[in-house]
Amino acid sequence: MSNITIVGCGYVGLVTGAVLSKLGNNVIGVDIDSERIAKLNAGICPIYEPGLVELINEQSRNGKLRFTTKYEEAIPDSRFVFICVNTPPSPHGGADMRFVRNAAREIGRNLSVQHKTIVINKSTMPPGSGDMVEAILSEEAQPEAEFAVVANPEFLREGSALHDMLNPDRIVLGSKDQEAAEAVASLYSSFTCPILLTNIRTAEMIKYAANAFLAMKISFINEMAQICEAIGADVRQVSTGIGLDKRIGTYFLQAGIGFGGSCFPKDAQALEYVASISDCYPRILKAVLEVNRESRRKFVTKIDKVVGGLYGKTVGVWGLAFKANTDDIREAPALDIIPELLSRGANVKVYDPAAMENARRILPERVSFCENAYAAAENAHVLAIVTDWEQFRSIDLIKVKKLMTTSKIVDGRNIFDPELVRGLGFEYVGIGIPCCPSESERYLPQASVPIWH
Ligand SMILES: NC(=O)c1ccc[n+]([C@@H]2O[C@H](COP(=O)([O-])OP(=O)(O)OC[C@H]3O[C@@H](n4cnc5c(N)ncnc54)[C@H](O)[C@@H]3O)[C@@H](O)[C@H]2O)c1
Ligand SMILES: O=c1ccn([C@@H]2O[C@H](COP(=O)(O)OP(=O)(O)O[C@H]3O[C@H](CO)[C@@H](O)[C@H](O)[C@H]3O)[C@@H](O)[C@H]2O)c(=O)[nH]1
Repeated sequence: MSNITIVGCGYVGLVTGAVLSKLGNNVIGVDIDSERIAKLNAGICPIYEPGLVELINEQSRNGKLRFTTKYEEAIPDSRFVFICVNTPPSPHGGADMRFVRNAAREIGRNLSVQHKTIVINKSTMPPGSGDMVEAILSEEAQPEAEFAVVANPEFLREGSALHDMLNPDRIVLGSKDQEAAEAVASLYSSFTCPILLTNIRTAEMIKYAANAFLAMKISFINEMAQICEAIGADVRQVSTGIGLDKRIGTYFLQAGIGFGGSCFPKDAQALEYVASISDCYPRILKAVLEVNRESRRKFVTKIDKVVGGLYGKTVGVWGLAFKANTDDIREAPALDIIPELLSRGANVKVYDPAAMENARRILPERVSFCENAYAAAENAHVLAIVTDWEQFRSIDLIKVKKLMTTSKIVDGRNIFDPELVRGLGFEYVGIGIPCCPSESERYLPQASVPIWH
């Protein structure tokens, strides 16, 4: 018997299930993807996340964590049911709620009449979705079934998901049923962070506002990077300089080629959609997304400039995943950058420590997949760094230089020390970094309007 059901055994579902079972609960995961469930039952984790497969297997061996495709095996016995299904973007930019609706229907049909069930929306759902889930449950459940809906958005990051879930900054619980919200809070009683109790729509909005704010920080610093490049300043020091102000904070100020992943782009778009259908004009959100799109375009233009025209040139691309420590390529900058390089006539060789298999399914066949970072650099006219994997930082650059046709690096993540790399004889271009150490002196006197007064 399990006291918790997790509906949707993807990223969030598996991390939630594994952590809640580690905290002493009996957990069962349900997913409509039978292949995924078969893998999990065979001890294979369908996603790449440091530490997750070990935790899942440990909890499965202890009999605390099981997986099934059958709702009827899981829901009736569970006091808590977490909805963790995907909410991808729909063609109009809003969230596609089909998976949530289907899950709610199945949960409703299987609700126990013996005890109250608390249905927890952990997926990221637009404000108002809690009411929708409640309405579906009412439609589908037997009249005697008692239930409550609680919004409990998740703030974990891929690549550090277990750490984030075990050490949250806060827990947000939104419900009109205070007792139900407190029961969910008791699941997290071992955490020391603040727990915020709100109404459902506020909880749902907190998740979107948090992602929008973080995305805004990234677009902001990328805009500052453009200005830094134009005037010969160094955005890395600008980030440090502003981040030391506690009101600003040091996080999410790394300039680069913009944000990707399964959350920021889709959630910012979904919030923009919610705003637009609610008679609001989301100026900042629109700008955040536009700057992000532009960061990718500008990166390709930079590579083009560095090699003096991409046609017929070979570009070695390091990194496909949307960030380090994941195999996830959803909305990854690489998926825009590589097709654009190809369309400008370049040959593209790629390497990523974890995301090759996922990318192979999506990228054009013309892309050459290499077995390591050195192979991707071989005979390349330029190396484009797209993901900030740790292993790229510690690579033997002297060996890389010997393998390349011309020693040029365009670093979309500012992973290298420009002076060090230039000292090795590379032409090195980063994001928001002066082109050579004396650049600022060269620029300032030439400014048409004096910058000092
Ligand atoms: N990935 C993250 O880092 C992250 C972090 C916080 C919040 N979120 C949000 O959490 C939600 C889930 O994201 P994810 O990345 O885990 O998605 P995912 O695509 O990795 O997993 C979703 C899972 O749900 C399953 N599913 C779909 N419909 C189902 C149904 N009717 N019944 C049972 N299973 C069903 C799918 O087969 C899949 O295994 C999204 O709303 C996302 O925005 C994601
Ligand atoms: O200073 C920074 C920080 C991040 N990024 C990029 O931003 C994207 C997102 O990074 P990150 O936030 O670390 O990854 P996610 O796993 O997408 O996590 C975000 O999205 C999740 C899903 O909603 C939320 O739960 C998390 O709190 C939120 O950080 C990646 O492409 C990063 O390369 C930058 O360019 N500069």
